[in-house]
Amino acid sequence: MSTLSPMPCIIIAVAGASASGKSLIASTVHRELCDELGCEEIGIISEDCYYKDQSHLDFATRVQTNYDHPNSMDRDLLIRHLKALKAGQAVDIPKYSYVEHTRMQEVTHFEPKKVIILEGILLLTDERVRNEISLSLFVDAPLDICFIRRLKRDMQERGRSMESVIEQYRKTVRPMFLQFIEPSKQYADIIIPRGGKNRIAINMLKAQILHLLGKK
Ligand SMILES: Nc1ncnc2c1ncn2[C@@H]1O[C@H](COP(=O)(O)OP(=O)(O)O)[C@@H](O)[C@H]1O
Ligand SMILES: Nc1ccn([C@@H]2O[C@H](COP(=O)(O)O)[C@@H](O)[C@H]2O)c(=O)n1
Repeated sequence: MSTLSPMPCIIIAVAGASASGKSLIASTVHRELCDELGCEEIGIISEDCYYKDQSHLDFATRVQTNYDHPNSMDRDLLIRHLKALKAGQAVDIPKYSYVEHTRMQEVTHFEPKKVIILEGILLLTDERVRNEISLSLFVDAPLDICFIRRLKRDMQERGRSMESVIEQYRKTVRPMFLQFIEPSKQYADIIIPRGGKNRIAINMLKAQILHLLGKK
């Protein structure tokens, strides 16, 4: 039997409010480290892929779900996948539809990597997720700016009306941010002010990742 140990896998969590700039930070670091590490050695996983499957519910019921509460996530699956990747095994990540409010039939096949950037609003609220992470960040943009960005994005990319974005924001997004997400900032190793274009923070993050890999 082979006793080869899996390659080291560093998991970086990028948390923060919806539309604070988490995806932008993750994609910028990913693109810029691709050159140094090789694109097959670094990947991004979105926590949103782990929203619970709701295909058994009718559309009207799915719309009413509180997507900003920790219980909306399939945590067991996320943790299983993180552990598998660390053990050197590939995983099939569900694809999620913000239009249908449920998982799609397709999955994304994801091979183990040296660096995985995990981005999502609720990551740091869960102790089991925190235990799998090597380094955690909290993107700290003002809530009014996040709301403006979300309104534009959800209307352009997620099939939402202005009224629905405003209602959801009042009913669940803002209250859940204050109850769960903001308090989880205490668990972050680094807090990034202003959002996705903070160049100094991006450079520091890249340097820290290379340091963790023993490259610099
Ligand atoms: N610092 C910034 N300045 C201007 N626009 C930004 C900034 N950070 C993010 N955005 C834009 O705001 C929107 C939401 O950002 P995104 O990174 O997708 O947020 P999140 O992943 O936190 O939900 C995107 O259109 C993104 O390009
Ligand atoms: N069916 C869904 C699922 C999630 N959301 C919202 O997405 C936000 C998290 O994604 P970000 O890219 O903005 O971090 C979260 O605030 C949910 O409200 C949704 O609207 N519909």
